[in-house]
Amino acid sequence: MLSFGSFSLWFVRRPVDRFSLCVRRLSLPTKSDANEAATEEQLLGFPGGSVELKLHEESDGENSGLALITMNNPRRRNAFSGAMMVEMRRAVEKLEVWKHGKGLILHGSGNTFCSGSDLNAVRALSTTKDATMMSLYMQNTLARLLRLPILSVALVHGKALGGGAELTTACDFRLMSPSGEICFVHKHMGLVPGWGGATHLSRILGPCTTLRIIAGATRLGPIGFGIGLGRCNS
Ligand SMILES: CCC(=O)SCCNC(=O)CCNC(=O)[C@H](O)C(C)(C)COP(=O)(O)OP(=O)(O)OC[C@H]1O[C@@H](n2cnc3c(N)ncnc32)[C@H](O)[C@@H]1OP(=O)(O)O
Repeated sequence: MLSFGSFSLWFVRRPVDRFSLCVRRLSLPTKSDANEAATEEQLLGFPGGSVELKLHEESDGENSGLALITMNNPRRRNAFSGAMMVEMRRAVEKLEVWKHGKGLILHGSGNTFCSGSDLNAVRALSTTKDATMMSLYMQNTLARLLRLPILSVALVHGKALGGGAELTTACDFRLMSPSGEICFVHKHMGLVPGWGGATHLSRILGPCTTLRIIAGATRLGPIGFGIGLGRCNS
């Protein structure tokens, strides 16, 4: 059993149905094309923060098969700068080819999971085309995260807002601390979830509940978590 703070990730150590996990590979979206290269160049113009991937090594040098992704931009509550979007893609690409992978934990540094897109970067994307390309880029990253042939857990400590809420839906499991909160705040900005989170949430909860949650920007804390989105662990 792996302990991470007060969370116990027993299920990461369960025997994994390798076949059904590997089948996910078959539906991977295509790799970066020329448009994506141009999008990445533009995103790298919005620096700040980092996304760090650690592949867990055991003391004898053996690979345990567990990986940790840390979203790290605490000054902006782990909001995603453009550079972080590219780093997240690189992390997913590394995990796609990690032969010994079994489990992944996604978490944010400090007291926030992730506050979504960096609003400064969003405002600076001046054309509809640029904003669409950023959304498609993140949709592709999240779809690939979800389809990794390993079990993934979003460790929701603090708030997961906007794109941060969407990120939690791209993991197999969501585990919340008592301070955890998931909220699709997009409607307050006149947006729909642009990173693919509505599709992923609908897969987890069904279309009616998803519509209610997204249209209402409902705050999902651990107490109201009985809807089946995840588990709370004190
Ligand atoms: C895909 C579409 C999207 O994701 S759109 C983005 C949706 N996200 C949001 O609207 C979240 C906006 N942020 C908040 O509601 C609050 O900052 C939250 C996360 C609740 C944290 O509150 P609190 O702990 O009181 O901190 P604070 O508000 O003083 O913020 C600290 C500094 O961080 C910044 N920050 C926060 N979120 C973002 C963000 N998404 N993009 C850019 N900057 C962000 C704040 O502006 C603040 O900065 P500063 O210290 O005033 O310079």
